[in-house]
Amino acid sequence: MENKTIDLLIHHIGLLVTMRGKAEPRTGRDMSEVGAIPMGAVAIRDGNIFAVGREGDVRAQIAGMTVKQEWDANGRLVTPGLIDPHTHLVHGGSREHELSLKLKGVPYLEILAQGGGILSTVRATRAATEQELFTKAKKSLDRMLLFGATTVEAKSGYGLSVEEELKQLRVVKKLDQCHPVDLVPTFMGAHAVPEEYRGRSAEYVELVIREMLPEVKRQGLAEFCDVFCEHGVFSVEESRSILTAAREWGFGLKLHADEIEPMGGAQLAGELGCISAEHLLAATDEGLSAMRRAGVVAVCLPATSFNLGLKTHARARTMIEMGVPVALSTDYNPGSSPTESLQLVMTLGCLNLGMTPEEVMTAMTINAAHAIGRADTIGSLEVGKQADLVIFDAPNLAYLPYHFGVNHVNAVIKKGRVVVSEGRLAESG
Ligand SMILES: N=CN[C@@H](CCC(=O)O)C(=O)O
Ligand SMILES: [Zn+2]
Repeated sequence: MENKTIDLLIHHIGLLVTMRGKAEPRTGRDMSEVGAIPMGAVAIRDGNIFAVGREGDVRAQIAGMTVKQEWDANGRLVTPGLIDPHTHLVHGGSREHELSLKLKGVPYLEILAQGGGILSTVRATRAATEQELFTKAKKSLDRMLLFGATTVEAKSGYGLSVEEELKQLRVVKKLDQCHPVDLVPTFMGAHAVPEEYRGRSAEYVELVIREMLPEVKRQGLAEFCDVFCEHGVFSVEESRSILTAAREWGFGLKLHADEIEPMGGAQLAGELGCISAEHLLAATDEGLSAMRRAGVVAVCLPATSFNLGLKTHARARTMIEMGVPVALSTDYNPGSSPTESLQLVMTLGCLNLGMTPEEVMTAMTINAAHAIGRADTIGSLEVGKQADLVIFDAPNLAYLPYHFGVNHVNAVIKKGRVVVSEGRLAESG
């Protein structure tokens, strides 16, 4: 018999959360099924999971094989690598100056209408070199990894011209190539109407459709296309035309929908069969039903509603009860959510969205994988899947959102390699 090799055996796992099971996005009660196994182990070979389960069973399966490296989890909690399915990772500058406006009660869309908000970040991003954007985004990506993220979606949308959008997307590509975290690129030229097109949004929409989409496609720089469908930004009709064109070019579709005003964005996401719809604080029951029928994943962003000081939050409980699959994300961006911590989002998901720790974990692993079209390779610890996992210095899942404001990550394994050890980056990208 061939003596195969196990590259890494993680053993003495106190609680192993596998998320094994269904291939489809989890809905309803299935969001609480995390496939937890006490006293577990994971055997990794060639970057993939070779065996996973109770330690005794795993050891029996690999009996006779050579184990190159053993890793004692010391009774800790192990979960699939966390997945952040919605970020605005690459951008120039920061917006702490908006804090005082926010404290005075100036609304988010008002700051944007006055040329601040997203448009202020557009100015800073255009002024930055590609190298400067890379260096800044890499620092954030390192933080995301330290907090347990192993795959991150990253949008453009602070360039708002052909060249500047391409510049942002090239940074995403370069980071993906040299950083342990996998990046999933999304083109979001329709994030705001740039100042030079003020009052001429129809012309800007034409630019997005006629020039940006084909060029981004030609250069193979994005997998998804996203639009900020919101009052005073892009209307439902404009969003529909952009996403319809994007679909024709072969992009997967995403939509920032019903964040502030009930615009019919959720209905549009259902109508177009988007892979995900984001924010959704103001989504109506009708909109959520349209999403459920089309299997659109709701990506809820509780750090954003928290940071904007909103009194309302996305109706995650209603979504779960209705059968809409829910994912969670940081929405990391310099304005409405300047945080790289999915662990903070865990706490806000529980306390502000009313989700249980099990639902939160589902929303950051397998459902997040579905929101970015990666559920066949990541999001659960199952034989044959990529060996992306996190070792948390915690005794159980509830401990993570409960003990908030600190980082519980002890180690991170990405594609079978130890990339975070004792809470520090094991190697630099
Ligand atoms: N809402 C629109 N876009 C981002 C915020 C971008 C910004 O404020 O810079 C979001 O998803 O929250
Ligand atoms: Zn966003």
